[in-house]
Amino acid sequence: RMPPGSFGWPILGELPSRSISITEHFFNLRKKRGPIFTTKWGSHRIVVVTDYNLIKKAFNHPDIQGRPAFFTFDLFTHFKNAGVIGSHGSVWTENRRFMLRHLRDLGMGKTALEDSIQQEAEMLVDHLDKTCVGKPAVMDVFFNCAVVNIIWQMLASKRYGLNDEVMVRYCTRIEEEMAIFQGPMFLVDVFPWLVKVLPSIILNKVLQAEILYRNRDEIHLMFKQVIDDHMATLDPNNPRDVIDQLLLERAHRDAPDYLTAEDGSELDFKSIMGNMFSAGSETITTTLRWMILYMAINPEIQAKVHKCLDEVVPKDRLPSLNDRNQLQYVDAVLLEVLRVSSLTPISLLHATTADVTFEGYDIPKGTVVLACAEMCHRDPAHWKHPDKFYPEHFLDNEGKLDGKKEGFLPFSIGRRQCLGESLARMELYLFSTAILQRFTIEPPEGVVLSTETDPSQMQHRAPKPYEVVLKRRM
Ligand code: HEM
Repeated sequence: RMPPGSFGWPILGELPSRSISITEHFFNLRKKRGPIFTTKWGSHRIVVVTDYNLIKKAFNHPDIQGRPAFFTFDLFTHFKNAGVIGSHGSVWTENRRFMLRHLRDLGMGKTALEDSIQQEAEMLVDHLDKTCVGKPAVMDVFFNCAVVNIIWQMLASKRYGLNDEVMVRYCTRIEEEMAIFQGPMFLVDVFPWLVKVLPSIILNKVLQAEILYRNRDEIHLMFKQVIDDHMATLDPNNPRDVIDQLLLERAHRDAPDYLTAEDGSELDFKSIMGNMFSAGSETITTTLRWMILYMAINPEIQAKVHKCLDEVVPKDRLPSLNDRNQLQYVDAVLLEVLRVSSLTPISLLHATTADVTFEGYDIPKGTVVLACAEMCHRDPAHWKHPDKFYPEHFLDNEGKLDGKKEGFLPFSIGRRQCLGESLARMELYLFSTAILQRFTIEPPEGVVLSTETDPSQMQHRAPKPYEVVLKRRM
């Protein structure tokens, strides 16, 4: 009584082809099976949900809040239940609550963070001004550094220069990781028994697991040093950042599975820190790269953004949150970037933590539940021009912003909805407006830029490397 579908070939299941996008693959299956269906990838039974209202219902179901046991999910938590992104049960509830509370205290979505984001945005545009103006240039790792600095400041009251060796190495490691996660490592995720039977040389060298282990250990060592520094300088009456809050909470709590891994190490500290970095840096950086690409491809929309900015923001200061109400067209452009780029086309995978009855179907415990976010973003039932870059999708008849549209779920929905959504929206707005206030973005002469992507990117969709020309506006 599972939703209609097939388990495909023995052992293999119905693996998606890497030559078409995951959304196209599911779109083809939906034509035969309907809006909710079953498939199988290797050892994992998967229920695929393609309709916005069904996704909303599924992701609010209390027993569809687990995560599948994927090698790449669990690697950073040493295969234990820790942190927020990959955890479940009481560890997840407590850690999510903790993180939300302290991100809010630190000003997420409010004006308290604005200064530090503006400082990073200014540093970034100055850097672009010095190095990229007037010639074809790649929007490179400096974007990541500026964004990671925001997370560092919230977590550890630290920031680095854009050229800082530690920072550049850290950002390069994260990019490396994303590429490996989306490469052949997929095989280990879908056939977890491969870890036991593959010769370690294949696992380490061919599938590149050794790079993942090395990066994890290097990043965790960096975190450990920061935690140790904080322990040495903690003033309980004056917590400075998330790490201080974690230290204070740990001192006051008895729950054994909370904020300390079973072996008493700082695993959960490191997992929470790691989650903030992995969820909060590549996502923003890649969306900014998408924004730049869409602006270069749509000069008339970019000109409208420039006009709005020039009418509202004096040239001698950066755009601020106070201007936002008068810059609703700009916000609509950013929401449209999120829709058309569909950064996480299949959101993050959920799993059932008990046998579930859903929409009249039985879904056994341990089944993966997958939401096709991109299919909703391209559904003509929700969007007037699904395949076009059309900011008016997010404006009502009077030109006012309508950001809560049915069919829009870049940050997912329900109980595990992105925990950093307000921070993300604030960063995207402040970075994008700072860049667009200073520059006009154009394709290099004679080049036709494309938004085509590599179809094998399933979890995190980035544009193919491109160059643009920045022209100074002021
Ligand atoms: C453009 C930026 C971003 C996008 C598109 C995005 C998208 C998402 C999506 C699709 C999920 C999966 C939710 C689910 O499992 O149903 C998620 C989860 C999460 N995001 Fe974001 N995110 C962004 C930025 C951020 C930022 C800045 C942070 C904060 C530091 C953050 C922290 C998290 C965390 C901790 C989770 C896991 C939530 C949980 O498992 O309970 N994200 N995000």
